[in-house]
Amino acid sequence: MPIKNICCLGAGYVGGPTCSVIALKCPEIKVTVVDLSKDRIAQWNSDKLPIYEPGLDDVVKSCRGKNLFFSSDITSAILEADLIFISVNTPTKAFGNGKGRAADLKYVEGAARIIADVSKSDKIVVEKSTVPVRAAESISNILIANQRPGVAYQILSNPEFLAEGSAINDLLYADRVLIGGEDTPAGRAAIEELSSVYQHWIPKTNIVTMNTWSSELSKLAANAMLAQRISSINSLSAVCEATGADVSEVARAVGLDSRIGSKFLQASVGFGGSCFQKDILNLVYICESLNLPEVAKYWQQVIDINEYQKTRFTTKIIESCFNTLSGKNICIFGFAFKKNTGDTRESPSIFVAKTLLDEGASIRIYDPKVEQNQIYEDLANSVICTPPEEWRPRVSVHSDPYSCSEGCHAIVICTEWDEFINLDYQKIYSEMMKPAYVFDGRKIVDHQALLKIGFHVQTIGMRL
Ligand SMILES: NC(=O)C1=CN([C@@H]2O[C@H](COP(=O)(O)OP(=O)(O)OC[C@H]3O[C@@H](n4cnc5c(N)ncnc54)[C@H](O)[C@@H]3O)[C@@H](O)[C@H]2O)C=CC1
Ligand SMILES: O=C(O)[C@H]1O[C@H](OP(=O)(O)OP(=O)(O)OC[C@H]2O[C@@H](n3ccc(=O)[nH]c3=O)[C@H](O)[C@@H]2O)[C@H](O)[C@@H](O)[C@@H]1O
Repeated sequence: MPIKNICCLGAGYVGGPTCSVIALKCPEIKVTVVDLSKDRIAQWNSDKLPIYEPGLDDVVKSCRGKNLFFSSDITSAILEADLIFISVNTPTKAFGNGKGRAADLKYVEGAARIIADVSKSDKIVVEKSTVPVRAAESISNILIANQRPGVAYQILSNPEFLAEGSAINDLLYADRVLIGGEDTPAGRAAIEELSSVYQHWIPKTNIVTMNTWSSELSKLAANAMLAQRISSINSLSAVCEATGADVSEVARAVGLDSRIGSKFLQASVGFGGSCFQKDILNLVYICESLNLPEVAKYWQQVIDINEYQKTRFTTKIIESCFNTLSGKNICIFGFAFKKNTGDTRESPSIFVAKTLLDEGASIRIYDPKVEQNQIYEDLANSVICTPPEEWRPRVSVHSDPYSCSEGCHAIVICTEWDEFINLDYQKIYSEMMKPAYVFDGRKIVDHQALLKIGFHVQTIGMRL
């Protein structure tokens, strides 16, 4: 039977955009996105959506109230649905067994329990969240243990590969859609039904089906290998700085080999975002649990190099500023973990800000999309050595880059927002303390032009 009604548990960065695109492409399917957070649902129903994502506003506006609904009535949405996406958060465990590494599946478990409590008809339950291998088995166990007579479940794995900042494009033109399920008649039928939803806009040849565990592991593997490329080029950036090679030239030369490819070789202050670190830590934990210590160690290195890169960058700032930041004003351009998003989860900017504060600096922050409250919350949540009453007066958030940099000793570029490339750096220089420094953590500005103006410039992966 074709899918008529979809429910998505979790109205976050994945559930919101994914279901909006499904609603756009499948006008005959009713899509309801629910969340435990009433605030988040209210925002999805307002003019100011809870997340910034290019193109998202238009998609939501064209479907909301027609076949796309955001609701806090989880029970009704589950009752009506033929297919339910579980798109809840799967953070790293903060305490207990596997603390700091294992994925915390409490929200996935909570979602499975609500589905079991409420469902009165057959459901296809789709794991959209990124989970450890064999998590579908745990979901299945909860559903079966609490099953009402006559209600049948099929569990599918359908990991999401969108990247923030390009989510709508990634969803519309996905390289591939992955669906894992049971190799049984009922399992194959469920795979076919989910596949037919995607076939509204994704060519059938791009929809790849496989066994559930392969699908779950493929998601962790994809993120681990993407992050590995960044750590690889970042490790080489240190070699470039020590030798006079330029990491962009190395990346270009290496990337021209079609077996390697040119994407994801941009050296940076380090990768951020809610997933790379958590998913690799999860992979490391799984490998350790499977008694595969060599494999665990191999992937752990991707994280270790990322920490090394962030520390290398901040150390360079401190050392260049006469090894003391006490009493100095440092301007941070960019607080989001990458451009075109307002998301700050695991943003390298948080690490940079915290380190500079610990060194006694006053910091001034500008980001075009991150709200002031979010910045203060992130700083309060990161482990700052000094108590809040000591660091808070030393932080200010600005609504434009010029007021932000005025009177500062240094500018630190942490996010690669396009607008940072073409600022009037002559004007900025004239209003800064001298010597004026630029530390470009994204290798995006015209370093020669800045040197000509009079700035002292340092960047990642090349000597100036
Ligand atoms: N953010 C990203 O770009 C990507 C994330 N993922 C994965 O997708 C999953 C979701 O990630 P995000 O959307 O970023 O998380 P998020 O934190 O933005 O959203 C998750 C939402 O689920 C809600 N929730 C938790 N338990 C619930 C329940 N029982 N019923 C209803 N709602 C519930 C939370 O209130 C929250 O609003 C994670 O596993 C993540 O690893 C996968 C690909 C991309
Ligand atoms: O599972 C997830 O959450 C998602 O994680 C990443 O997406 P995302 O974290 O949104 O953004 P990316 O574009 O991958 O960037 C991650 C971090 O790496 C940095 N990066 C990226 C590319 C690069 O060459 N260099 C580099 O430093 C970015 O600035 C950012 O801090 C993956 O790209 C998605 O495919 C995946 O679905």
